[in-house]
Amino acid sequence: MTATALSRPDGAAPADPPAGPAVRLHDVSFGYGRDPVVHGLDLRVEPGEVLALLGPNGAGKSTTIGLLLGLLTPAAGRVSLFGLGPEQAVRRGLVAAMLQENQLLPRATVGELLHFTRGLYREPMSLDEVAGLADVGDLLGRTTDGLSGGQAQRVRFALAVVGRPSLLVLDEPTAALDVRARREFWRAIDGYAAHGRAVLFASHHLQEVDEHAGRVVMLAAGRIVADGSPAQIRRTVADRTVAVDVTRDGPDEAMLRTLPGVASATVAAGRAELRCTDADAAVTALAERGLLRNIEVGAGSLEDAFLSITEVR
Ligand SMILES: Nc1ncnc2c1ncn2[C@@H]1O[C@H](COP(=O)(O)OP(=O)(O)OP(=O)(O)O)[C@@H](O)[C@H]1O
Repeated sequence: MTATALSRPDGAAPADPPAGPAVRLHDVSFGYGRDPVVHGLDLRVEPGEVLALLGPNGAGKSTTIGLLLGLLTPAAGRVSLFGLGPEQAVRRGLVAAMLQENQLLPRATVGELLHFTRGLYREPMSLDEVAGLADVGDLLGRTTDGLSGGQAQRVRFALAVVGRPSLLVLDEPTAALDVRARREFWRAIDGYAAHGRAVLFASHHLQEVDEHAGRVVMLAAGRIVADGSPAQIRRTVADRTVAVDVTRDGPDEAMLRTLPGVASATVAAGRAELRCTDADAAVTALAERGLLRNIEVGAGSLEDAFLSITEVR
């Protein structure tokens, strides 16, 4: 399935999407064989939301994306996008996707591909606009075969957004990108989302999720196990970290682990890191023992929350 194939509209895309949620999954279940892979998914995404689908390998993120794009048919439940069936919504140009396996048409130039794709929409972006947004201006004369992974990803993004879809779906969009390319890519997506469009993306990069998603839906074994803003998800783990300097003859890990409120402790290069279930109690205990040297207290990270939420399933 290619971005262009998925985005193939019938030229009748309305300037404004119909009212209603961008995505509505109602009690959706699906299995590739006999065993269900996603179970009873309920999800509603409003226009303007930037939602990250998080979950360990095999949690069902790509399957969920396939279901909401109409590439897979639910065994039970209903999927609608802007109140329409997925196929209808795709045909009306309301939805476009960048999937992991998107192949670019070989031998065509980037300019030709964009020109062709623009022609499928009623109100596409101008070539200049899309080239600026996706940073592909310097690639227009290049054939797709010789592009680097990062360049090809920018082109896929350009093809996905050129028709101004109201919902953009991205499956691990930055997996092949280096740090700089990832930052540029997110600048483009943030710019796109700023116009009230919905963006739904799956990712394993917790930092980018934290920085760019307004909402995180966490999947584990095909079920939604957390749903909230990154800050809300982070707060679901009570664990906080406390770090202090320790001298060579100071406390060792075994002693630190016995302190009240401390769940685990590591000591390396003169610094002790404590993971705490009760940071206040741990700090008090350290103070009583005269161990408050260069103290740092950190909130739980999205990564901590991810591990904690998914490891108990
Ligand atoms: N085409 C397929 N045929 C059979 N089983 C599949 C197929 N695609 C996925 N699965 C299985 O469905 C489950 C969910 O897979 P899915 O790709 O949706 O997970 P994911 O969360 O996207 O994983 P990852 O982070 O590794 O991409 C896994 O157990 C996977 O092995």
